[in-house]
Amino acid sequence: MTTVLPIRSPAPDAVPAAPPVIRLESVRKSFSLPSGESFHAVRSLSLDIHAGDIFGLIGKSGAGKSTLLRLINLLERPDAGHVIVDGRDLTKLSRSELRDTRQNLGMIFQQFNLIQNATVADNVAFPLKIHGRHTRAEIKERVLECLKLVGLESKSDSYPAQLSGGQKQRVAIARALAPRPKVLLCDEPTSALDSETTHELLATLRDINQKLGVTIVIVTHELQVVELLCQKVAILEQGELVEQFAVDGPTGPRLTVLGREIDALVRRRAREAQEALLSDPESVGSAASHRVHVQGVAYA
Ligand SMILES: Nc1ncnc2c1ncn2[C@@H]1O[C@H](COP(=O)(O)OP(=O)(O)OP(=O)(O)O)[C@@H](O)[C@H]1O
Repeated sequence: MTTVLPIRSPAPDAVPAAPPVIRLESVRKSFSLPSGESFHAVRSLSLDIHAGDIFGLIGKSGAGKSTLLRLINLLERPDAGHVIVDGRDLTKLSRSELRDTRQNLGMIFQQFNLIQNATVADNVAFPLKIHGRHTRAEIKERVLECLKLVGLESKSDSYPAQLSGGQKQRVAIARALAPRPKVLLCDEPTSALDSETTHELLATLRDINQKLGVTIVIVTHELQVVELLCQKVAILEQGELVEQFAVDGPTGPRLTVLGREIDALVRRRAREAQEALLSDPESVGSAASHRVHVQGVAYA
């Protein structure tokens, strides 16, 4: 059966600005090349991301998107600048403080990074076990909760090799959510997935953001991911932030080609929703005309 889910909510009116859950202050990151030269992957970049946002980072290959994402949880340590998460400057924390704070920052990757010889349940339990603060019963209960969130409770005893790509990514999401993070960092989570599975996964991420209030930061090179999922987007070029705007706000004028392309997609989708509303009001119900609907959502 085809389910039709609203994936984008209208921007709430006049919500007071919350303090940023992530603040990057003049962060820089260079890498040493074999030639001995330095490559500037991120150049003095500042950015605020607010609690509850779904924030896209987009740009051409090599623009520095993944490096920027990895600076947020200090998988890459900045050469300069500050990374402030939930009011704490991560660059100033001891190793054990950083380990604790990272519980607040779940992460998923393009290639899923699951433990192949562990079951789905054991993969999801992993971050809880290494932290060592939970009883077996608590871990079992939390694993089940997280698998339910992503619609995979029936796959608890399966191994990653027995799952589809979309299912593997949902196990990775469940694992990332197990320690109850405030933020989920997503590095190209749909790049290895086909279009239909991408839509399903975006609906899952949207659901998690709405149900749990988890802030999502997503690196992607797919414009439709930004258009379908993100509330805000930052566009990177050669390690610099060249433009940012609210995807669900008013369109244009934009500074970049990517910005204009995102606007064009948003306008096209709004037009299609309007046409659908006019031709068959029942099918859209009372939903705002600019809501985006995703077809074929069926977990597991
Ligand atoms: N560990 C590293 N050592 C040397 N160079 C690196 C390292 N990590 C990234 N780079 C370089 O930094 C630049 C930015 O890389 P990054 O992966 O952040 O870009 P990206 O925008 O995510 O690109 P893509 O979309 O292709 O993944 C690239 O030129 C990359 O080769």
